[in-house]
Amino acid sequence: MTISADERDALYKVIYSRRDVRGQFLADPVPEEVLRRVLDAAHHAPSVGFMQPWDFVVVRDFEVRKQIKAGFETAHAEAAAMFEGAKREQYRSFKLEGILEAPVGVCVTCDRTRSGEVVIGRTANPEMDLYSSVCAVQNLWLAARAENLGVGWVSIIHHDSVRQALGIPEHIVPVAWLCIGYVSFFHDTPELEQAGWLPRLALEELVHQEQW
Ligand SMILES: Cc1cc2c(cc1C)N(C[C@H](O)[C@H](O)[C@H](O)COP(=O)(O)O)c1[nH]c(=O)[nH]c(=O)c1N2
Repeated sequence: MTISADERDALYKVIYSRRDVRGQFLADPVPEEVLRRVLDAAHHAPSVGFMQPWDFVVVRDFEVRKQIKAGFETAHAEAAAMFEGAKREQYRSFKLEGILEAPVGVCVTCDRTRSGEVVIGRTANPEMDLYSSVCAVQNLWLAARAENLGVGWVSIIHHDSVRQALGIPEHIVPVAWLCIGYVSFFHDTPELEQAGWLPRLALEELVHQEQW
């Protein structure tokens, strides 16, 4: 199957206009069939040894999301204490989650025991299952953008507090909490770039020819 030039351009448009959304969520409900398309895109991510280590916990319940938010607040306060002086104040000024504003939360997990002890491609590097679940997150993020849905990844939370709120077993790793919903607008560039936290690095500095 060949990808046409228009289809190629559409993919790049999705890639470059995808943003991490924290503050522009609308309360509009996300239709089940749209969410299913996005989750199915995630489920078609590559995975080491075709392990498909992911599960998706879909959370609409406000009370459960309040528990997730409380877990964020704890980890967020710990994080603020790790920065010094002006950086701490700037960190505190950032909005870094939309847990209660986005109508849907999805927890993407990794079952490190799925498909047995020895997995093709994971023998030398056991963390490859976690990378696979991250591939699912990226697929989800891009598919959501193609559906004009915003996604925000919240990682400022301890795994155990996510496990507790969602009843996730001990051996499952909660890889990502994703806030999902329609948005009033998408920023053109990353918010941390706009805030002067960090610039986008030049590709030329990152591409090495033949040797590091
Ligand atoms: C693994 C991981 C974890 C997080 C993030 C991303 C990724 C990949 N990002 C989003 C991150 O800040 C954002 O992707 C970059 O700033 C670049 O912006 P765009 O995604 O291009 O808008 C993120 N953002 C946020 O507000 N709270 C968070 O806890 C996290 N955690």
